[in-house]
Amino acid sequence: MKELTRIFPQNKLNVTALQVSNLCFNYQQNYSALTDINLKIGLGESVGLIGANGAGKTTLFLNLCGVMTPSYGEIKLFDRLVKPGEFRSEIGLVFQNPEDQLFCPTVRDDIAFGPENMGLSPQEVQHRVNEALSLTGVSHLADRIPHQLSGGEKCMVAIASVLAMRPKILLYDEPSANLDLRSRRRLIDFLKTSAETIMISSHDLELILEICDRVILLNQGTVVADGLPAKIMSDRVLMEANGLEVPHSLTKSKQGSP
Ligand SMILES: Nc1ncnc2c1ncn2[C@@H]1O[C@H](COP(=O)(O)OP(=O)(O)OP(=O)(O)O)[C@@H](O)[C@H]1O
Repeated sequence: MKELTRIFPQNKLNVTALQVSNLCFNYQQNYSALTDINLKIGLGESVGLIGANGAGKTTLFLNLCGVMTPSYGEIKLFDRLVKPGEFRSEIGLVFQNPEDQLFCPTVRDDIAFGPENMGLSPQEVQHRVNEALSLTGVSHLADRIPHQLSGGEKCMVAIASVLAMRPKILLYDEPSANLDLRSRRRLIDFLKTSAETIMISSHDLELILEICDRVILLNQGTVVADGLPAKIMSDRVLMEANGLEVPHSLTKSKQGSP
């Protein structure tokens, strides 16, 4: 693996939020989607997860939040083992397709679903719903029917439905896919101010550059680089060897353009 400096800029307490040790995952007996993944994610980090189609990004997220069972290895969330199928409110996954997350008659119901299932009181659920609506800027959509919303609106409502559970770590799978420029900009501005530890899987490398202070590059289920986004993503040989291109803004800065 390419050795690069690790940074934990906001992690003043030096707390490890997620620790992944020797993680392997096979979909079928002989097909390995993740091989020997070792990662430590510090509290407060913003980590980008990049890699070509099929590199294993979604599979890694599904293992991290306990939806899938590792074939080998272990995952610790705040020093406690992630047990497949066990709900852990400390971690939340925003799915690539908001349709997979929104199924209630109204936006408000969808956002309330998580807190209600945590056994919170109706008053606390209400409080959390209003808070999540406000944080994501979609309070005006509270009484709308989720499947009638635009793609950008659905995306922010899906984020709100996870935020309402107040996770300390948020995993975003391709959050800017299918967003127009204005919705994408809103999402970037929102993610930049995120108070949580975040991991973002994306093919939108400019988004990763703007938001993340660390990037992990996956290829065929293994980590091939881990470090500073600008350093990794400006390495043309590395990027091309892993089926990616150097993002435009980094090629411009190399040529000294404004
Ligand atoms: N349900 C499944 N059954 C069998 N193989 C699967 C399944 N889901 C994913 N895979 C395979 O596992 C590998 C990793 O897939 P994954 O979806 O994690 O990649 P990804 O990096 O998220 O890709 P993309 O950027 O295209 O979304 C791929 O080779 C894929 O074909």
